[in-house]
Amino acid sequence: MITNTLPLTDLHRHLDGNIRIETILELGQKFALPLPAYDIEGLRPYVQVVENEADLMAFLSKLDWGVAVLGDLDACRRIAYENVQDVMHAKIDYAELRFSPYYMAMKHNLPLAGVVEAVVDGVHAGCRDFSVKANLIGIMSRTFGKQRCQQELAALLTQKDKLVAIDLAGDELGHPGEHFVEHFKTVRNANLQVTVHAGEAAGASSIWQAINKLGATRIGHGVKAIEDPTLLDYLVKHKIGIESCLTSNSQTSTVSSFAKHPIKTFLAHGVLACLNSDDPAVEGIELAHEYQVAATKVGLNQDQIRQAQINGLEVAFLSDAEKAALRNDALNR
Ligand SMILES: O=c1[nH]cnc2c1ncn2[C@@H]1O[C@H](CO)[C@@H](O)[C@H]1O
Ligand SMILES: [Zn+2]
Repeated sequence: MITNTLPLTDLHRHLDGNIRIETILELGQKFALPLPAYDIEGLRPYVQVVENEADLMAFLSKLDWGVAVLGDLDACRRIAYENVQDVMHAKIDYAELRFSPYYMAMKHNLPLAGVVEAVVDGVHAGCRDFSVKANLIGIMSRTFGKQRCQQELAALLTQKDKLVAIDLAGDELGHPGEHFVEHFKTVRNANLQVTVHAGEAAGASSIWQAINKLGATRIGHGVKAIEDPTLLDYLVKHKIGIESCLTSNSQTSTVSSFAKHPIKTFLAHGVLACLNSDDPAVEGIELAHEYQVAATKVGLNQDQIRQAQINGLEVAFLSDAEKAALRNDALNR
């Protein structure tokens, strides 16, 4: 399924959507916080999707306990560090880890710039200790509105040299991309790349908006691009990558079944779609599982799966030299 002689990438992976259940328990105890349960199996249904959710927002509520236990900056550093260890265990050659500092900070009023620094620190230490290659993407959580996102962006930009891109995530229907045009002007002026969660809860117009008004060169999910053949042509022509997350799309009821997932059409059309995890701990999956699902449930053939793996490196926020080095390493292992 996964081609061992090609680099394996995970470009769409929320580190604050991948907090280990054991860590939630430990941090909850450390900060003497009330939790809905005090053992792993009791806690699981509160922090992990056990059955598909009705919609995106119901799914996203499962991430809330993980960030609720981030009682100080050390806790933020710890979960960032553990995320890199998880990348190593998942045998991912290159990961782009994304996080929303306001989402991590909000429960305990942590300083936003401090959270960004702690995450940068934890990921850096993890990459060193576990020999992992990773970059960071900063998220503005649209769910909390324009103003909060301005604060969040300002905090992220204090470490802009440690980030490769900025993303917009959260409630796509309640907070459309039009509210964030100014934010992304700032992002582009800071010379950061742009990827946007679009066409997940909202339609194809949200993807057009992300490209034309926000400057996105990659799209998170982009499921609804399937509704617009002109958009598919545009994605191909401009080499705009689609970060597909199969299990996530099923769990948020964005697709009604795996068999109906549009990635098959995207790949047939020549769109640079790739396979990614999204929120591994919340979904109860790892990246290898997504390759399995692609084969057995979505019905991609081995050539299509291989193409998706190639696309992951192609659209990664890396230089040509970095991509070549990863290709070389994979070929020679
Ligand atoms: O699949 C998703 N779609 C949209 N937003 C998401 C998804 N997964 C996580 N987040 C959002 O990303 C931020 C944490 O990194 C939070 O705003 C969370 O709601
Ligand atoms: Zn996501």
